[in-house]
Amino acid sequence: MAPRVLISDALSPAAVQIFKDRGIEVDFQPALGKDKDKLAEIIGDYDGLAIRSATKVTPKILANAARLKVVGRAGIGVDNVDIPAATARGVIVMNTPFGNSITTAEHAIAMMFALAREIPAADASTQAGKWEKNRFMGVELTAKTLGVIGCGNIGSIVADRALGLKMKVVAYDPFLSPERALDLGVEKVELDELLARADVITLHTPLTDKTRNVLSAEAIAKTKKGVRIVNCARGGLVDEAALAEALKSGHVAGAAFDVFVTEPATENPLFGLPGVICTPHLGASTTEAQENVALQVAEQMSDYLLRGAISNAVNFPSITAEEAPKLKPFIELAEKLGSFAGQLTETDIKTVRITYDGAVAGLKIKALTSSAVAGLLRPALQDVNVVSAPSIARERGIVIEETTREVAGDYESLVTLTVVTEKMERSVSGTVFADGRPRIVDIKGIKVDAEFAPSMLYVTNEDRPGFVGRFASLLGDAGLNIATFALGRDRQGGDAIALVEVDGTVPAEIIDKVQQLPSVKQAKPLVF
Ligand SMILES: NC(=O)C1=CN([C@@H]2O[C@H](COP(=O)(O)OP(=O)(O)OC[C@H]3O[C@@H](n4cnc5c(N)ncnc54)[C@H](O)[C@@H]3O)[C@@H](O)[C@H]2O)C=CC1
Ligand SMILES: O=C(O)CCC(=O)C(=O)O
Repeated sequence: MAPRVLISDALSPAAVQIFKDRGIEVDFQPALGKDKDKLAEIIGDYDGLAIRSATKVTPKILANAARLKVVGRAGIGVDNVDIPAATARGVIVMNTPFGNSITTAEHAIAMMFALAREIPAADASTQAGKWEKNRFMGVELTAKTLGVIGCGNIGSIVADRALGLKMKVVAYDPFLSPERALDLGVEKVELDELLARADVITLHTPLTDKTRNVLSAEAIAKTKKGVRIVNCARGGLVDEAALAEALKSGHVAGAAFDVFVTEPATENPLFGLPGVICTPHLGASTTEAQENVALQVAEQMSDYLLRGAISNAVNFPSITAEEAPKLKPFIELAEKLGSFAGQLTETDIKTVRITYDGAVAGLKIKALTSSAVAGLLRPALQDVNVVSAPSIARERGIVIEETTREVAGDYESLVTLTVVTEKMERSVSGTVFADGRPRIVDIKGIKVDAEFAPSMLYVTNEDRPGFVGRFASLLGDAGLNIATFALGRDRQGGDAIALVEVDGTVPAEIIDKVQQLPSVKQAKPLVF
């Protein structure tokens, strides 16, 4: 069945065509994002949800989204998506981190000019027939200092454009390296210095606990008298009430805001104040940017739904379309090794150690580790997948350790999963042969060679004559056909293991009878 995608915001129709061309069924309902009840009602029918900022992907929406595999944000900020809730439900969340950066930077520059020359007020006055030539006295931007708070993709484009305007640019961004600052031609400074020196301040950080109210009343008080402030990033970076006071007192000469604490902003402390210019979150609204992000999100979502390739996911490592087929058999191996260990582990898991030896060490092991942990947790928690597994494991206090060793041993690639509980430590290793099928090759240090099969029996016993005959007769008498039989032992007369593929399910009373056979220590049914 072809995957189905719902577009619930006003994306460029270019996205619809991409989905169709890629063989994906698509429903374009651009107003649905505003109707959360209707969205909750129908989301269960879709594998993908493509959004801008109007759709709120809440835990309630996700709870109804049984089929949903991916949310694609045609844009940058994913603050309208509950990422932990999506991750916990195994839904990939991806954005398009660059498609609208230039457009948004241009909006910030436009806002800066609009502030410097009071263009909106002058326009309104002129069109009202007032011709107030003496009312509007602007400021020149050349040689003024622009303070950029957050010098990432958009902040650095703004800095570049401002340098082109012959402004001096100072930047506050704890993650901006001195080399990058030098490359950009900006002066990296601490926040207080930026506040003291800037004639215009522009914000370009995400909204986080650290950046909320970065321009607080206290910070605004440290700015130069007559400063102008531009916010085209996120509402909440500036304390709106404090800014309103500073505008009224004349300390701040102007503020141009595209984003607000509450959106849609129909009321706001800044509205109507002198020197305030507002736009309704238009930063990304150009034909070019909207085509870019719509095309990109549709391609990314299609690649994931059809080929398992992941790019720009905020809750999972990237996997390219070239890597996906190479990873696939190892993802299956890791998941099955995890499942094997999970089905045998009855007590609380403390640590999961995964070692990648040989060629597999060069692959995207994060995805493999997530698969192994998903397989491990699934016997206990049905509702876990490769996306949600690491966060669920963390919540349960399970420590995940990964080791890579490029030197191969007996196998070109070997994956070893070790589970540590309070009572024991158990390792299981597997590989993928040239046929692409995963195999289990070592259990607790005992060599075996078995493929994973839908129904298996795992038996540990003392290595004594008679076990295999008695075991086979017991299953035969119960009408159970043995499909494959793999044996291993640590030494003659020592510990032995049997991994047996059976046609059909083994009833519980037969497991009990196997358990009672002489020399058997443990008998456990396994399903893969
Ligand atoms: N108005 C609009 O329509 C649009 C708004 N945006 C928003 O613009 C903002 C910036 O986007 P990008 O440049 O693409 O993001 P980015 O991730 O490339 O850059 C953000 C920068 O903020 C810096 N940063 C993080 N914490 C900081 C802190 N505590 N203090 C100072 N700097 C800090 C980071 O180091 C990074 O360099 C985001 O909030 C995004 O959602 C993006 C597109 C359109
Ligand atoms: O889609 C939009 O119009 C908003 C863009 C935005 O805020 C973002 O990409 O972070």
